[in-house]
Amino acid sequence: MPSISLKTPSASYDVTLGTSLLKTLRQRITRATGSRTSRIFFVTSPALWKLWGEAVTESFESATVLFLPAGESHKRFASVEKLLEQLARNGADRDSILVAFGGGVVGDLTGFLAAIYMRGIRVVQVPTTLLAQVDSSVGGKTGVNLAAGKNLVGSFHHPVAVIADIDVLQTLPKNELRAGLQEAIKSGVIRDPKLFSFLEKNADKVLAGDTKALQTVVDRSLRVKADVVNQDELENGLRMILNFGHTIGHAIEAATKYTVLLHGEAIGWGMIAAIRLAEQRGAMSEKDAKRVVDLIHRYGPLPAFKAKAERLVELSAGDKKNRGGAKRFILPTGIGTVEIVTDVTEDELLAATSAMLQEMSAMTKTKKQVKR
Ligand SMILES: NC(=O)c1ccc[n+]([C@@H]2O[C@H](COP(=O)([O-])OP(=O)(O)OC[C@H]3O[C@@H](n4cnc5c(N)ncnc54)[C@H](O)[C@@H]3O)[C@@H](O)[C@H]2O)c1
Ligand SMILES: O=C(O)C(=O)C[C@@H](O)[C@H](O)[C@H](O)COP(=O)(O)O
Ligand SMILES: [Zn+2]
Repeated sequence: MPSISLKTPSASYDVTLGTSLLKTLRQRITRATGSRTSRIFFVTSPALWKLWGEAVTESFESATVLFLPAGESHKRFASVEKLLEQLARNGADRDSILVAFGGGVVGDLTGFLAAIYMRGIRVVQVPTTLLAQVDSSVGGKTGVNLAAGKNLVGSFHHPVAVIADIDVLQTLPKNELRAGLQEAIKSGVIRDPKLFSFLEKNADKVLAGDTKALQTVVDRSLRVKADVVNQDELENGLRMILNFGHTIGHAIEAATKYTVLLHGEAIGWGMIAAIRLAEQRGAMSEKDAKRVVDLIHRYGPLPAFKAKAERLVELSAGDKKNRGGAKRFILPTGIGTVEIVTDVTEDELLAATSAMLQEMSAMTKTKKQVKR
């Protein structure tokens, strides 16, 4: 498969996607970073490193490994400070390279370390979850969460290379795989009807972890992301469409203190809320809405959570897409097309969010739902 290129005003890099890439990781990193590299620092989480550390470091003469405990609750400033101190103590300089080896949490946080350590050093993203491969490793959004809201602190800091090896997904827990697939559904809905149909027709293969099927999903999702980021690096317009499902999804994550749902699962519910809003407004047909909601559940189950519609709407007021008091919302208008609207009223949003919560509670009653 040809590699995917990112070209923005501030960065230019390739995404290499394939199998057996870890074996040649050192050469790939050297090719991308050149001779100016002094030291390589891996940032990863302990359990993941136990699984893949040996395979990764086989070709490295020396690399320092720094650990971030797994989980969204560690994507916080406290972790940033600890890791910055470790970088300094271990002699990281401006020619050091950080390698984010992990999912989106490791990727976002390591990207942020690279953005601010010594006012900016280079980072290579080696995504190991499906979510990180289809979405978070590319595009340069880095940062951490605040109690007040998701990703409220961060920086745009692109990697110098992204190396995505499908083989590492073999050890990914199934719920993590399904959560990542929600972001792939997002990519299909906003811009790629063929990806959407592929996910519909090949659900069994994809969920069984079939390498070829997963590679198609990652490839098509990444092309959506790269195409959007290449046109609007800093999210002044078009890039907002990558946030479909995230207005309410992020509110769910904050309302549940980042501990109940995986990011992709929260986005699944957030997409359902956005679809109900689109339907209420007549922007999306009942038939298309059903196709999307069915696909979200096909790649579920989305776990149930406890939060009031009013609280979710309240939290969504702090969404980064909002400017000057105007709420921006990404609404699907079909499979593969979305619109950015600015006139959603609080009542409409409340109605759509309540509809989503009612669906969740109906599913819990019929035991089609798992509780967390
Ligand atoms: N920057 C962006 O553009 C962007 C895009 C989407 C999501 N995100 C962020 O990404 C984060 C979610 O990322 P995620 O879903 O990858 O979760 P995650 O990073 O928490 O990883 C999920 C879990 O899987 C484990 N793991 C990772 N790879 C594994 C493997 N190959 N085998 C076994 N276990 C493995 C991790 O250690 C972790 O416990 C959220 O913070 C979200 O906000 C960022
Ligand atoms: O890359 C983007 O742009 C996205 O919105 C991708 C999202 O999937 C991702 O969750 C992102 O981190 C959300 O960014 P935020 O700016 O809304 O915090
Ligand atoms: Zn996301």
